[in-house]
Amino acid sequence: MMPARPPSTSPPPQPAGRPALHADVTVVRGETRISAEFEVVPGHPLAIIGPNGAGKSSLLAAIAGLVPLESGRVAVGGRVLHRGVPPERRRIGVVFQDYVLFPNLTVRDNVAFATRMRHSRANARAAAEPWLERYGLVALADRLPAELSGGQAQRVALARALAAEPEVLLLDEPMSALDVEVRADMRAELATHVREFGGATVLVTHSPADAAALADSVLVLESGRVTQRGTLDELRAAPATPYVERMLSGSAE
Ligand SMILES: Nc1ncnc2c1ncn2[C@@H]1O[C@H](COP(=O)(O)OP(=O)(O)OP(=O)(O)O)[C@@H](O)[C@H]1O
Repeated sequence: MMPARPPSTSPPPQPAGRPALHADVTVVRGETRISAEFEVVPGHPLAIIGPNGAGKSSLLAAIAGLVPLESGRVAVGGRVLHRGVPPERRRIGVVFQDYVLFPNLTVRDNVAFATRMRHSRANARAAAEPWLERYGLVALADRLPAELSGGQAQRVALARALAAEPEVLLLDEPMSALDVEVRADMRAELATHVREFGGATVLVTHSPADAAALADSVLVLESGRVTQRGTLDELRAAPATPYVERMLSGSAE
């Protein structure tokens, strides 16, 4: 098994020139108003933790341009992504909790769908090959998503997200659909890929173990509001709410 992410005192080498993400957003979903403001610098992933229905996925969806902002703004490298910038032009890669692969496309064509953003249709399949290799998917390239395990599907979803060469990576509970037995291995594998990506990364999770392995700092969201932010050690030293206390002790839902 690969080692967990080292502490933030030794940041990983970063591809030069990756932009930071700045989000200052308010989203309304049904009865819930969700507001948060944060910056994520390249190579220092942020975990958003909170109870069910707190608004974590809505925040990610707003950054990705999948739901409209009530107010505020999202900027990547100082470039504001105005309302008119559609999701496919934001250069933001998203891995959803259920992966959302195209069910009728093979693994190769799922990944090639992403490379088609940057290559002609004719070259997209060839451009997908290095990504299939990097994520250990060559032997699975001709399979359909229904023929994959949860871990394999997660790998395809990650390869597809990164094959589009995004500037920002958003991971929405990427481990939640996996069996407990494979989760620790996948967490370590995902940590390696996130480190190699090196850009601004936001992870939504319920799990302090995921946050410890994948992120440098944590933002806690409860009922649509930020109740605490800091490293896991800082949260442990002074949990701001009963939820933070329960979450750190492993007894939160
Ligand atoms: N499409 C939608 N239409 C209306 N309300 C929605 C929609 N999606 C989510 N909501 C509501 O917005 C609130 C926040 O939901 P969201 O899924 O963002 O929370 P979450 O923190 O990601 O929850 P979970 O951990 O359960 O995934 C909830 O009250 C939810 O019911």
